[in-house]
Amino acid sequence: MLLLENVKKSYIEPNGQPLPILEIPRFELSDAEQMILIGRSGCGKTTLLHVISGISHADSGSVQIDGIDLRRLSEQGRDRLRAEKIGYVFQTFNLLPAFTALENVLLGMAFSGRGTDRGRAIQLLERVGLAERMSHKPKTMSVGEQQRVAVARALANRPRLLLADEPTANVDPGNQQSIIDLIRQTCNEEKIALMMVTHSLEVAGQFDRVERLDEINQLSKVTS
Ligand SMILES: Nc1ncnc2c1ncn2[C@@H]1O[C@H](COP(=O)(O)OP(=O)(O)OP(=O)(O)O)[C@@H](O)[C@H]1O
Repeated sequence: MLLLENVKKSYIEPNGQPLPILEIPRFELSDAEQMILIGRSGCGKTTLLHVISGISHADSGSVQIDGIDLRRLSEQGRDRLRAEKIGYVFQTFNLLPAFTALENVLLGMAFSGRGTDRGRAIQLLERVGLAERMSHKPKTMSVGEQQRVAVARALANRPRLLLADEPTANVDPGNQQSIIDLIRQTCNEEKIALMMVTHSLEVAGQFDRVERLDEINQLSKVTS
């Protein structure tokens, strides 16, 4: 469902020099496959998730989702593909501050163009332990609670691929496990492929496929 071939990505440093981050010859994720991506801080994990989701562009190479090459799509087409096929739990949550937890999840559904399902939104928020917090706005919620809203929102659209950037970084161990269980169970039931970044060995240890970005990324092999 996901195929990367010869993907390269650099940033431009303030002095104008390119800062190469990714050089990935080939990477595949099958339908409904669940995997963990690990790697040292700053090695490019978030950058890779951004490139896969089309939030930022690879400098060269191809990223294919369900056989669709992101390069062949317009900006609008990429937005539509992301809305229809990808759920994304951002490291920084990206919740809309003017809206309640429930509205944030419903708005995520509305953007997909498939209509909203209030029952599912409520059920997901209940399952991340926020039954009592649905009408709270982000600024009145703890960081961990906001993170859980972000997880519910990312799953709401029944995506084909869930990209989760450290979705349990700010929650206590009890909530950590319930979020992992919710993500995995929903992905299993709805045949959603999962790529999750974590620094937690406890979380990584629960998955059959754990990839080190340093191993996939030619650049790290050369420079390390
Ligand atoms: N917009 C940007 N412009 C320039 N450099 C950037 C930009 N975004 C990220 N970087 C740099 O690219 C490198 C990779 O960043 P990235 O956020 O992908 O790492 P990461 O592996 O997700 O790190 P962490 O585990 O700390 O979240 C870092 O050195 C970072 O400083």
